[in-house]
Amino acid sequence: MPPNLNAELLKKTSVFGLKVWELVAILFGVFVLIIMALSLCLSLRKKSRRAKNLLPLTQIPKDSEIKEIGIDEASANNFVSHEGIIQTLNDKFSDKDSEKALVLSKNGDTGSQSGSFTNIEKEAMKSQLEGIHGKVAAYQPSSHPITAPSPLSGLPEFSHLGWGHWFTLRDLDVATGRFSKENIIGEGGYGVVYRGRLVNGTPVAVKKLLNNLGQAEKEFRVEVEAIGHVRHKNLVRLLGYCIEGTHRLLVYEYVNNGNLEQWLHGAMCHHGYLTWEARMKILLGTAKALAYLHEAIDPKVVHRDIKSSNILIDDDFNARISDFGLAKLLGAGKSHITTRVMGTFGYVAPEYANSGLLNEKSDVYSFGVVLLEAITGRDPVDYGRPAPEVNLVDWLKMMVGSRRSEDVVDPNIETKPSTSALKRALLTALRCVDPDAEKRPKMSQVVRMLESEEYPIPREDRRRRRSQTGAAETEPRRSSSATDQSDAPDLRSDTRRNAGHRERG
Ligand SMILES: Nc1ncnc2c1ncn2[C@@H]1O[C@H](COP(=O)(O)OP(=O)(O)OP(=O)(O)O)[C@@H](O)[C@H]1O
Repeated sequence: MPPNLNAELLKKTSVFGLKVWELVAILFGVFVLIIMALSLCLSLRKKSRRAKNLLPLTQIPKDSEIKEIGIDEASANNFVSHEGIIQTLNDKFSDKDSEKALVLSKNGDTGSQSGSFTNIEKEAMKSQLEGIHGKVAAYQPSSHPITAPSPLSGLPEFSHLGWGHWFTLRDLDVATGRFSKENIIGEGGYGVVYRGRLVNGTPVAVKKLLNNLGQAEKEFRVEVEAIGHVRHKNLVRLLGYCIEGTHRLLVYEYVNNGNLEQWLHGAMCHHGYLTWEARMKILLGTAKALAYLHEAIDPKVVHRDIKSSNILIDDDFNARISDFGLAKLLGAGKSHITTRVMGTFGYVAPEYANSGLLNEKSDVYSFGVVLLEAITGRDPVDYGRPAPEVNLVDWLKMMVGSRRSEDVVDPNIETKPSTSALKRALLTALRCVDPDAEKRPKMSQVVRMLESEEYPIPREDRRRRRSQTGAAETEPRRSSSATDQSDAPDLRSDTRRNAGHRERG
């Protein structure tokens, strides 16, 4: 270094008395810092733009109605009379059958099993309840990509969401014959559903959401988030979606045998009436799917619109729950959310209708109403009937309370259910429509109640009685009612064998 430069660098400046070389070093340091900060900003901006391009759903506004609240804010209505009615049902059947009434525990449990799932049970349930394509994916978009399922093979583009297919409007235009009127299956509050066929031959139902002031966006987002990743044989599978301009469409597998509402009260009645066994098979499938949504995945999914028209039926009379447009996700540790009351008149749980308090017990209530609908063949609310019969739940309670339970069975069912099968279904339904949400059973308990072959006498108890008093004492009692001989075991085998068999109307 030349000596004069050295001398220049050692000179003092007027800036805080710093020497020239010190000032130069500081300025250089500041310059380097500014460059680093700028490049960091640029790379962050690029990343966020890329993310937006990949996940169009992020552009959809979040649902702002949801507000978390603690469990203690839930109002607890205690209707003693409801317990009384259940007791009457127990008493009545035990009088008649001279059988020990099954006493359900407070939370609806039928036996020694605990009310909620242990982790091991959850795991077992996950594998048991896995749907036809086998893989359960909890709601974790990127970490659980689902391998290409058969209905989507042969189609050009997979969605960036880690599941399903991202269709273009043109794909769906072709699939539905330009959304022709002949292909309209039905119209709901939020859109029109068309029958269609994809280029690979897969039959589909395409729901074209109405563009009604953002509700379509919400519906769309919720359906995609709520059921895009879940698989269960009793849930309608969402195969993909289409986002183009203002258009929002959902593509489902096509379920070809109408819905429960049509079979009970509407268009499918001309095919005949569902047998008791078919009804119970459909309700059991529905209960299993709800147990899965409520108890096997996280966040749990509250459907919010369980009703007979949302229970589709396939060729083998399996239930397939559809229409998740109103569903809400409930993360672990959240007991309730408050939200605007949505749902369908006659099916909405009282606490939810009154205060907007929502958790999975609201679905349990709606399920109870559907179960009553299937038992009685009546609409949940029917203004065509005399005043005391307009509301199905109230009428049912009145009938059970006055010991006329057998008279509630749908007259269109030719082969009446056995006394114990009827009691099992009625007790389960009454537990589900308990006005106190806390007392309603979990859906896994409902599954056990409906499935129980030991009802109303647990096997253990029967064995004990036999060994104490001899078989002769119990056998005549079991055969005291002709129908009792074909009790619960037959319910299951009949279900498998005859669920599809319909009685002539
Ligand atoms: N995946 C599907 N396969 C076959 N039919 C379907 C499918 N999804 C819906 N449908 C039928 O399309 C019709 C409209 O269904 P959608 O769920 O839109 O309305 P809804 O349940 O009748 O009324 P809302 O949504 O207003 O409560 C119903 O008859 C339903 O059974």
